[in-house]
Amino acid sequence: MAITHNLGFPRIGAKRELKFALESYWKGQSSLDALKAAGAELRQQHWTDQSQLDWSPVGDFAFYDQVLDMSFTLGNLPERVRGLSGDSLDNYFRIARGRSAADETCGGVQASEMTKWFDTNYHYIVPELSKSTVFSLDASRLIDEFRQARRLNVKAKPVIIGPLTYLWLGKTKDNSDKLALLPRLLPIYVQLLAELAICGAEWVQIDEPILVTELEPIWQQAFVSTYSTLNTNHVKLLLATYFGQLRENLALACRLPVQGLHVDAFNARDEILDVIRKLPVDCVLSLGVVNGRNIWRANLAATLDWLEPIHEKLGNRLWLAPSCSLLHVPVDITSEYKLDTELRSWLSFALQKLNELSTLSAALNNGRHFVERELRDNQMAISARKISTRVHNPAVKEALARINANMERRTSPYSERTHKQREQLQLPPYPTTTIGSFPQTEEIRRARSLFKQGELSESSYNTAMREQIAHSVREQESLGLDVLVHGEAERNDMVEYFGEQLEGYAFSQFGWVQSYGSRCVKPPIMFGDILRPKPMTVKWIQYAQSLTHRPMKGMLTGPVTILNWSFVRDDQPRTVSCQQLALAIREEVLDLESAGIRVIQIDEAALREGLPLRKAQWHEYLQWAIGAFRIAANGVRDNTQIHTHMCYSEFNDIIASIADMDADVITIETSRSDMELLDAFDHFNYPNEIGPGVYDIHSPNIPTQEHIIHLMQKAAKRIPAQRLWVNPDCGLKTRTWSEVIPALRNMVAAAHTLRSTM
Ligand SMILES: CN1c2c(nc(N)[nH]c2=O)NC[C@@H]1CNc1ccc(C(=O)N[C@@H](CCC(=O)N[C@@H](CCC(=O)N[C@@H](CCC(=O)O)C(=O)O)C(=O)O)C(=O)O)cc1
Ligand SMILES: N[C@@H](CCS)C(=O)O
Ligand SMILES: [Zn+2]
Repeated sequence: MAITHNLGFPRIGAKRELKFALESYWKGQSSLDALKAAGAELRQQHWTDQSQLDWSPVGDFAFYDQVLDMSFTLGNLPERVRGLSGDSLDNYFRIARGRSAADETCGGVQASEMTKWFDTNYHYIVPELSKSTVFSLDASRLIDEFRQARRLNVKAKPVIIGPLTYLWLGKTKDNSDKLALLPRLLPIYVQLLAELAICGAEWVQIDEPILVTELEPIWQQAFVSTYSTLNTNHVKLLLATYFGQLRENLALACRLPVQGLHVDAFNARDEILDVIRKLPVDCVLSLGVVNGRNIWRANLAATLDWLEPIHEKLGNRLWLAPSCSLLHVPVDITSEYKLDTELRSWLSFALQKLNELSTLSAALNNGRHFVERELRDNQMAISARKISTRVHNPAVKEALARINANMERRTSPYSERTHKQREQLQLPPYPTTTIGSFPQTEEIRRARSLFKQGELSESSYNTAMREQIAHSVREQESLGLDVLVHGEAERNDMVEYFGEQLEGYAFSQFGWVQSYGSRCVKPPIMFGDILRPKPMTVKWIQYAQSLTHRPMKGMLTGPVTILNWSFVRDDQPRTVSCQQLALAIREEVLDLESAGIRVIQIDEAALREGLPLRKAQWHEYLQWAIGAFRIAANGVRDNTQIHTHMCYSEFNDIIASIADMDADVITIETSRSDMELLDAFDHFNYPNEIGPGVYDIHSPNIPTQEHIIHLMQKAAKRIPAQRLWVNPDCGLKTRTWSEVIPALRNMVAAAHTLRSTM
């Protein structure tokens, strides 16, 4: 009997119920009890949704983030929030979101750092560690949720983050050795497992995804000692790895003293026979056979061809699951009634992936004839997609074949271009600018929502958006910014917006995926060859430019970021998809230039997060990713200034590739690291211009002029002042105008002071 289970379910809710409950509580419009009740209701719904499985996850629900939940379970809270008033959930939100000094209950509290979860577009709250960190168990959340599941007769499998992955994800400010904390951490895990056992847990899923990364020997050794300590017979442990191949960690993972091992059989299928050979004969093997990271329907017949002999060999020891938690896919394709039926038949969201698992297990346990109809249906959809003319466009393939090295090169080097650009733009030293978006107010979103529902005409919507653009231009002029932006009011999202306008892309109505906290994205679905039927941004930027004499930045998302934040094709290499996107963006860049736009920003916020988890594969990725950016950006004349922007980045290890992009200006996130990230640019002698972000846009706190000057002076010690720009860390779409105006006022004033001291 093959057993089915799930590693984690999307917690935001099919209609983003959690988002609305959270935001209502944060705005003071509903009570904590109401929020907790909404959480309980969602958990119940999600267990109902998974009721066909043999085991369902518990503890995968989080009000903000599962890593922050684990920090609470382990009693690892930053000192600055200890002893503050209110419910522990309030403290949890303080760490996640920070609190401005105006908050009467606690004064200002700085949020913890947030960074991306492995190579996904999900962001977690980074555990803060130091050599004096102590841990203490608070199992209450897990136990309460486990009891809730048991009351509902759910066969519940608690899910926790393993101790080594937890430490690996954490950051030490004092540069101390994180592994030195292990002896203090392990007793807490032992206690936690014991408490879960007392409550009746039979299996606990313990996630150690770092096993798919290159680990130093000391971390590999720590796995052996850690799992010997955790192997206490309290509960059975299912060690879960995902997001890639185990490679050199395969033998290690197979010999750890656990009762079950989950491996990503979608991305590491060719390793599975080796895993079976190496795994002890009494150990459960959970195969992640359905891709938890993408939305294509699984090829069930092909999967069964491969699985049947394995099932014959393993029998009851074989478990089936998605490759990873389903956190990274939307909930239900059947809600997408606006997608045509053909396209819909190619897709599988979380609920459909669970159905696929059930069909696979039924076929293994009872024979394929038992699920004949499901298998036939599946085969028809798979075959139709393979030969569909909607997928393949000969014109795009021809354009791809015409790509040549010249398309990637600017006419002159930066040292020559810069003079032409300075002459054309006439900017002061320390020019000020912003990253692109201004607040996406409720008014803007409501207008778009009404437009999409057909309750607002296209011309009224366009007028409303133009008014917003005009408003943001007026504000920027009165603040005295030097290079203006149109504010991106018309964009739902910096990637989805482009997906909506490109042929070869489909977009969903409810395909929300959590990005962080209550914030979600709806990744567009790349299903066919990419073509730009008409200009996508030109009329908005032209309109914005018509309102001001100052330079208006054209604002685009780059090919690598569009690719990395989309659901991409699985029937051609990512490189090919990326080149198709690059050609589309290149056409847009050239159209903006022809329309008289002198500065064009091409955001590559996700360039770094697309890096493979293993360093050995970085070079290959960077080669094609940077190549795609260069195709998109470098067709312009010397006097057109190309900007790029990146956030959530560490630059040391990819600085040569960043320089190779050859953007005239790069704006980056640096303020949270006190400009230390600039060291990479300094050591490398980065030749072009840089705008190191001077304030953290994720926080409502208003930066002072003094603080900005202090940061820029630090920057000027590393980069010559003539090549520095002054700007925030990232776009301002999540902030309010009441936060943006004083912050930018201080930023502009700081730039004036800096100029006067040159
Ligand atoms: C820079 N970041 C981005 C990432 N990935 C992207 N694809 N895009 C990014 O910008 N990854 C890394 C970071 C993550 N950061 C963020 C920041 C902010 C958000 C965010 O604010 N998301 C919004 C949803 C945005 C959106 O698509 N909005 C739509 C739909 C609005 C809507 O829900 N309308 C309601 C009605 C509302 C009303 O007032 O009546 C409806 O239609 O029902 C739009 O603007 O049209 C969020 O709210 O979560 C995400 C990632
Ligand atoms: N231009 C985008 C970049 C975000 S990374 C914005 O300002 O929101
Ligand atoms: Zn950004």
